[in-house]
Amino acid sequence: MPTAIRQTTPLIASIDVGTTSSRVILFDKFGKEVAKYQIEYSTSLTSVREPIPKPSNTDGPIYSSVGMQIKENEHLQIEDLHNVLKKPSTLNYPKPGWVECNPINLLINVLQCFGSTLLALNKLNDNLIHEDLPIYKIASIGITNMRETTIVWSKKTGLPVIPYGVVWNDTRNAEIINSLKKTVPNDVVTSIQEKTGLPLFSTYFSCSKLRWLIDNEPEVKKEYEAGNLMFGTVDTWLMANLTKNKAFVTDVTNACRTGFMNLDTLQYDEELLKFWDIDSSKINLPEILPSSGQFGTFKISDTIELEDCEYFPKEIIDVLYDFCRSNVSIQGCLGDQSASLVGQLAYKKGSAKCTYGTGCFLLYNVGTKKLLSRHGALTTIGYWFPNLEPDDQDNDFNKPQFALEGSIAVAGSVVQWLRDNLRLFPRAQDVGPLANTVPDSGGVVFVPAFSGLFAPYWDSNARATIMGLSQYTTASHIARAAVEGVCFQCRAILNAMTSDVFGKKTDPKVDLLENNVVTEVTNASERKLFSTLCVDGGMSRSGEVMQIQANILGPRIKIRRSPVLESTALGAAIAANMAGKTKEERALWKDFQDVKKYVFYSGHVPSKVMSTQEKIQREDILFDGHPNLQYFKSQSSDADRRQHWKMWETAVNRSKGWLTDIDVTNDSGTGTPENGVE
Ligand SMILES: Nc1ncnc2c1ncn2[C@@H]1O[C@H](COP(=O)(O)OP(=O)(O)O)[C@@H](O)[C@H]1O
Ligand SMILES: O=P(O)(O)OC[C@H](O)CO
Repeated sequence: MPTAIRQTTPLIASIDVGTTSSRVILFDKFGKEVAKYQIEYSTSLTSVREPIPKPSNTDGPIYSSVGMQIKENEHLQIEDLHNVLKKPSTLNYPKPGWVECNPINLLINVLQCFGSTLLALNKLNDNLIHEDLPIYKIASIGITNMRETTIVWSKKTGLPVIPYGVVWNDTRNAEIINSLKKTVPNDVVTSIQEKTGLPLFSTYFSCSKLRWLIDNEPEVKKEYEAGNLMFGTVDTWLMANLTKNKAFVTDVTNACRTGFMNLDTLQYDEELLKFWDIDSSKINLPEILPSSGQFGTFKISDTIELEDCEYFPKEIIDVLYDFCRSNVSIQGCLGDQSASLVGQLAYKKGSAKCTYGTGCFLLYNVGTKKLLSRHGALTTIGYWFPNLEPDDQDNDFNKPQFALEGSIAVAGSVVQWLRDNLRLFPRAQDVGPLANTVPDSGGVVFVPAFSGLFAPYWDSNARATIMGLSQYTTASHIARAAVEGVCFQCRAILNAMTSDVFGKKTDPKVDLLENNVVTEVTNASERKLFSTLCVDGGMSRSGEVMQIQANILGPRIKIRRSPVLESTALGAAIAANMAGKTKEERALWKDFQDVKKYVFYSGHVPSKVMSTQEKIQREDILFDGHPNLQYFKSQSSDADRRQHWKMWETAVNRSKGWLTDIDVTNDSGTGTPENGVE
């Protein structure tokens, strides 16, 4: 008897590899997480951590859009380090300022998460078959990742040449940057900045990390000289290993963070490679592609033998190999900050988002024309979905979309530092309540410049300082000052971007968030950026932290916490979806409007002109379906806020140039900001 063809409900699988955790989420059309598995990485400091209390089971169940209970399909695992010798930790801090990740572990974690979500999916499908309902089927896969992190592997073996990747916030390359500062003429600095959109004198980007590896790791140099060195960021490493080494590719949003890509041509630039003394005939660079399209078919490479790896129970191996046979394509790839821009639906020119993960990154969509910052923001690529159609207002969504970016190196990582190094509390979510036990920081200012200062200050010689300590200071004051240190930097970035958007030179001493000058912006969408800040990421889960942020920003800006908790992962799923050549070929959503309709408004169609009643109804749908959605407004007095800001600016100035000032071989002066700042 022929088997009846069973109806299916499409899902998109999103692989999200952050700095401190990996997760795989299966999204349905409503943006609901049908299954999810997350692994928080162990670090070389994990052993000093107190055991994590088990999550409470008191929360109610979560149901998917088709009424299935999905709570049990959501799982957070803390990487098991019982056997440290066999499996080293994923993140390591071997020396001050050095941050390394283990590329093989990244891959193992992703496969563990993927296999576990597939198992959960199979269970769900068994129930659906039993109920004679359509079963779930993964239509495509999207990948999103921490950016800039540099991994090198061998063309011959596919294995990492050294057992670590250099993470984006690692500062081992500071010497390279310091010596460039002394030798590179200003016109070259400007020309490189115009091509890449990035400040030259920063340890942040892949170019100086690759240079360091070739200069300091003999094995890397040997492979490079032999033409055998493969260079990639985390997306490229994963993509190669999840397509059985068929794809050696990256996307524009990742490539533009290497320092080798020209923002105008969207290709590697010979002059940039030459500047870093990288011979393009020796190095193997991944092909740069749009963020949405056919990257390859999901197949597991031989880099790790699943059968020999004790981390994979047989049922996970079976389900992974089984999935490989279904030939599902990887169709989306975005750097994580670009992905959350898309996932927050900030796809139109004039919209912005701020993600508080390990670092904090504010992206402001400037549309299809590259805009260079004169006030310390970066120019980056938001997304490039070539198959999308322009909308009825002629927005060319099929062209590369540019963004201004304010990058803060330390956000959630200062919370981890308080937790793991100072052992102030056992869990990240304890920081908000602890900070909230005091009404203010008691005069303490914490500049969390563990990796130097990024935007808008750009000073890799700055180091973290805690100022204003007194006998009165308690752990609560320090926790509050740490959180404030992140929030103050966000305010500094908003100030810088406001200046860029004005397009005219403004006095850097004028605090634009405190002055009426903001109302001079005539374009309504631009004004909107500076009235609402859409936030997401781990640290934004804390209502206390977001209230502190609102108080620091003041009454001009309110904060809107995204209705979707996992905006980054959702962004990668949207990228994979938009690879369909026509609206009909897109598995979940026809276009951005359709994403908004289903993910935010549960399928409720907006009429062209909505009555007040309809608007209220629609808002009710939004709030009912999304308990995470919340607005935060400033409760600070003008006098307090201005006083705090002054304290912050004073403390920042004292932390700048610390490494230069204490260097006896260098008497050339104190921490002058490096570039990109007026
Ligand atoms: N409730 C919370 N309050 C404050 N910080 C938090 C909370 N939950 C997570 N974090 C912080 O957020 C970070 C993780 O956020 P996430 O968005 O997953 O980051 P990443 O993508 O960089 O791994 C961690 O550094 C953690 O310290
Ligand atoms: O790990 P996150 O989410 O803080 O993101 C890291 C960034 O991509 C670094 O540029």
